[in-house]
Amino acid sequence: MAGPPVVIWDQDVEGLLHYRELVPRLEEALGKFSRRDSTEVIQPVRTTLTLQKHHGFLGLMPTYMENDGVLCTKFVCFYKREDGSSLPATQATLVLLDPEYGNVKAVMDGELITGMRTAAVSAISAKLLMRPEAEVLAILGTGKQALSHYNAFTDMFSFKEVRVWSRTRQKAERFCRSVSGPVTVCVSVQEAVRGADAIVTVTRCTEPVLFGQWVKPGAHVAAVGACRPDWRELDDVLMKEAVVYADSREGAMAESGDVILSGAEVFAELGDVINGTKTAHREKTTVFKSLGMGVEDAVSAQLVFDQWKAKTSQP
Ligand SMILES: NC(=O)C1=CN([C@@H]2O[C@H](COP(=O)(O)OP(=O)(O)OC[C@H]3O[C@@H](n4cnc5c(N)ncnc54)[C@H](O)[C@@H]3O)[C@@H](O)[C@H]2O)C=CC1
Ligand SMILES: O=C([O-])C1=[NH+]CCC1
Repeated sequence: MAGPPVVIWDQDVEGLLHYRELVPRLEEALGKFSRRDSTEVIQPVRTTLTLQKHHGFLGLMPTYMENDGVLCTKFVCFYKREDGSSLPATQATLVLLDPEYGNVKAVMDGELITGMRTAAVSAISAKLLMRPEAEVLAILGTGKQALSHYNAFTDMFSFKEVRVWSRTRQKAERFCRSVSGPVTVCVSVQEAVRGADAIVTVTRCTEPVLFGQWVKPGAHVAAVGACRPDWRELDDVLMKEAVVYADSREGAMAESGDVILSGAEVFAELGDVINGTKTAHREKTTVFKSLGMGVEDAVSAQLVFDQWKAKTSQP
């Protein structure tokens, strides 16, 4: 009989996951996903249950990577409500299994993994689609994803200015105090995004917050919130004017209100650009619509597990 699974919780994950190792693994995984070769990745679109009474959702995200020997699933709950709870609005648990026998090898806290892998994929979108001379980054929202995106983007790029907007000035100020680098509070979305080269939307909005008329031509937008078919962060003008990329074409067509309701065409997946089968239109306004994929969680969980094994086997 296999031994009990190891449990790797938040503080342990923190010491084991670093963008320098995570980013190349995610780039490789996005490329594999877009090749649609079932020996590389089997990853259906997330199954989502509505928790109507609690204004939330449970997403189930299984992934199998046969050639890599990785079998993983994530359970993620995310909520629309704002009731002042101290618990995070997005909570996740990852389960890593042995594909040969089906025993559970590890159970991991998914909050930090979800934050870091989502931010790392957005940063990969910027690496591929943002103009190289980009100087100004705007972040809309000041929650968990805002923080991980601030960390990933300032780690991977050298912006001269980072601007942050939240619905209240206090939240934006609190966010700015929590980070180490220079960052400016903006009182309106318009002020935050005016002339920005890169814009990250990480809100729990259900109506558009970012409008195309405010966005500088040639800017890159990483749109991370609005993960339901009737939720929006971006308006029709932006969606129609930009070249739209997604993590998964099927995911975007099933889950993204910004894609579905605007009728915008998904030009390519990030993996297509990584594989060289689709063009990176850096010179145009680009939107990366992120929904989050199980394959991103699977490679992140495997990385955490490998690092945990290396750490615990040291004498
Ligand atoms: N694409 C992906 O892979 C992932 C997407 N998400 C999504 O990203 C979004 C942010 O997630 P977290 O940072 O975990 O949430 P959070 O609750 O920590 O932060 C949400 C932010 O949005 C703001 N906000 C809420 N309602 C708003 C509104 N109506 N207008 C403007 N701002 C509003 C809040 O003040 C807060 O700053 C959520 O929509 C979540 O579902 C989360 C995880 C992964
Ligand atoms: O990929 C993910 O973990 C999520 N996407 C939307 C909410 C959570």
